[in-house]
Amino acid sequence: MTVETVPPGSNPLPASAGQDLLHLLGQRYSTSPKYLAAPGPTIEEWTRAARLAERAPDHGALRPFRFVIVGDDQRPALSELFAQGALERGQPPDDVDRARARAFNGPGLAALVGRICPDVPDVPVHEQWMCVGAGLMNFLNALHGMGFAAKSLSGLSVSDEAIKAAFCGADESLACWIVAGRPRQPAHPRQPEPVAPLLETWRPTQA
Ligand SMILES: Cc1cc2nc3c(=O)[nH]c(=O)nc-3n(C[C@H](O)[C@H](O)[C@H](O)COP(=O)(O)O)c2cc1C
Repeated sequence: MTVETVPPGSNPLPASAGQDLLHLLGQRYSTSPKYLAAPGPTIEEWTRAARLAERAPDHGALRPFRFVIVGDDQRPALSELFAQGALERGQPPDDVDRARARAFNGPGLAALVGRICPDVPDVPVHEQWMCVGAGLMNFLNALHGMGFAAKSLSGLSVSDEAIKAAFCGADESLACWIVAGRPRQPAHPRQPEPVAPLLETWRPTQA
């Protein structure tokens, strides 16, 4: 499989490619599972997205995340875990059924697992979580670039002990699920906020 690497000092892309990329990135919107159609990403496409997630800024080269793909054959086992969790939380039968069905959401399903180490010198926990978030962003953008729509989802399942045990090792957290598939309809662009609170120029106060 081709992995995008650019030799130091070289820039093989035409200038317009950067503009096209910026345009593409500006068109990414999350899409709920009900608006996702098959097929989901192939294992090669998931892998390509994970490789791009690795380009997230990573202080200390800790790579504090990994992805776990849930294949179609594994959905029934996941749905039982979802249902069991809902039962143990005392949720009513309708909610248990909804929890069971949730494991079949989205033509493609991945889990994002965070591995945050509390005592790394110079790399506090919040910096490691920032890397996880940046990895997620690159992963979503990569899927978008391949023509998929996607959404990150959490809910009660990510803190369910049995589900965490099924996906995470010691010292890992289940950060979120990522559903992906072909968009059934164009995304609804949200109106951008006025730019002022988002970006301003610092003015030091005069002494
Ligand atoms: C870690 C994480 C978990 C999320 N969990 C949920 C969720 O359970 N339900 C939900 O509706 N949105 C959830 N979201 C928000 C959506 O993924 C999405 O970002 C939001 O709908 C805004 O859409 P946008 O990405 O197009 O701006 C989560 C986002 C993140 C980063």
